Amino acid sequence: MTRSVSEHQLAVEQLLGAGGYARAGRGGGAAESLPLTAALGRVLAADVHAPVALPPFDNSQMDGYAVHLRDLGDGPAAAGNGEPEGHLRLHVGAPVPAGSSPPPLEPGTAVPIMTGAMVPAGTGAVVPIERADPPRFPALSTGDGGQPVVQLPAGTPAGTFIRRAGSDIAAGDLALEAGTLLGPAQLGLLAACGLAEVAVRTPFRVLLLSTGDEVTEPGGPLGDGRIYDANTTLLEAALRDAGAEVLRTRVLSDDPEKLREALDTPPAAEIHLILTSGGISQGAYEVVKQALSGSGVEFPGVALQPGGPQAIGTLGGVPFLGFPGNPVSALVSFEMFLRPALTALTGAPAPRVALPARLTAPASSPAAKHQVRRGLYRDGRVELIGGPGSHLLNALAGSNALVHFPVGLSEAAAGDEVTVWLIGPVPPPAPPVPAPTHQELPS
Ligand SMILES: Nc1nc2c(c(=O)[nH]1)N[C@H]1C(S)=C(S)[C@@H](COP(=O)(O)OP(=O)(O)OC[C@H]3O[C@@H](n4cnc5c(N)ncnc54)[C@H](O)[C@@H]3O)O[C@H]1N2
Ligand code: MOO
Repeated sequence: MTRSVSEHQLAVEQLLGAGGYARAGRGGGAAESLPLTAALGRVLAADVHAPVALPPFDNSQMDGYAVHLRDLGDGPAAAGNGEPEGHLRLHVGAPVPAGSSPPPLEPGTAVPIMTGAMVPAGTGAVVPIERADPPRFPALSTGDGGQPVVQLPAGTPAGTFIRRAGSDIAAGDLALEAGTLLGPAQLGLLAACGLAEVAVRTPFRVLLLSTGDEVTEPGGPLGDGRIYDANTTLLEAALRDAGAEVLRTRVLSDDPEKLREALDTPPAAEIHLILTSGGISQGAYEVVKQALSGSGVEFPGVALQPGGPQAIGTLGGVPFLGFPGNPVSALVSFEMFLRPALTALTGAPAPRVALPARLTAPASSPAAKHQVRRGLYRDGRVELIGGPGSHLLNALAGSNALVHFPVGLSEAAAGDEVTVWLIGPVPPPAPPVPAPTHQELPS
């Protein structure tokens, strides 16, 4: 039985959608309240309405002078005669630092006001200090009677450099919708609203098991014919990066009895998915296949390369997925099937950014399969890194994009457009190649 990629994507989404996490109201039923920074990367459990307006009061956008509404415009200056045309000469009142609650402003008086300070009642505009004469606060000139005066340009439109109360959000308005992924900006908004804690959905919890007699925990010696376990780390990191929590086991052998025992042992916490790597293909020791035969778990082939062999079902009512053992196959399986299903179910992680890119070199792909190559995307172009082999973990680690060659495409030329999903940071554009100098030009 071979499935298309989209059929298996739907099957995985439906599997999680029918599991315990979904039944508990997408985890929202068991929401927990966390201090704001502890909620980074988590998903908001309920709508949050702004308890206060932002800004809470009219305030100055600049360090400068608050000028009375009646003193604005081209009318006669309020204090003294002989000022240059188009300027105001105003008495200087008591300064308004941020955090103070100033008295109303008198016409004919300008008060020094600092960025973020509450504008006095009656203020029409704020004139930045750089436009004042003198252009600094401490060295104010002294007019008749010894009272400090300042000269400001006339004609400043009303409202200039005043940040109105509620201009960002009004009190009571919806600040963040349930299901919002909480990043620095969203958490900053909650803090600005005066909230110290936030209710988030419980994390999606995964029991992760890697299998294989040849697979050895990193950190110890490596025997002949053995390899270190890359997949547990790779998949745990991918899951955690996607906002999930991971319970991991030690690497399990190719003994189906041992795997069944491990799966029958109740985990320390409620889990929403069991995920295995390895042991699902056509070999003589396919531990996951053997341990789960007759359990209702299916082993479809998916028209995907890498990531062709897959396992899917439920175990004791808990959703189950088995990814192939090759490390690149495991990660591609995660990106193609599990990550989008987690986004649909839990609101995290943010979907991958998909972009068009031009191939830097020709490539071929098996027409009957959706091939996912790895590449380095930059400047609208993508260079394939390494071949299609699913053991090429070093090439994957040097890539920032998954490059999609859909079913039906067998040959692509340099310059052809493909779709890439960004999985890593994009380097800045390459510096332009300098034109040859006169001396370098061939004679
Ligand atoms: N006769 C066939 N052989 C294979 C087929 C097939 O269709 N017919 N499919 C190939 C494809 S495609 C893949 S992918 C693999 C999938 O095999 P399994 O999921 O059964 O995985 P294993 O055989 O256990 O391991 C495959 C490969 O990955 C290495 N591995 C396993 N676990 C880890 C780990 N935790 N860390 C690092 N590397 C791991 C393992 O040593 C193998 O090299 O089957 C093909 N064969
Ligand atoms: O599907 Mo395997 O995942 O091609 O290497």
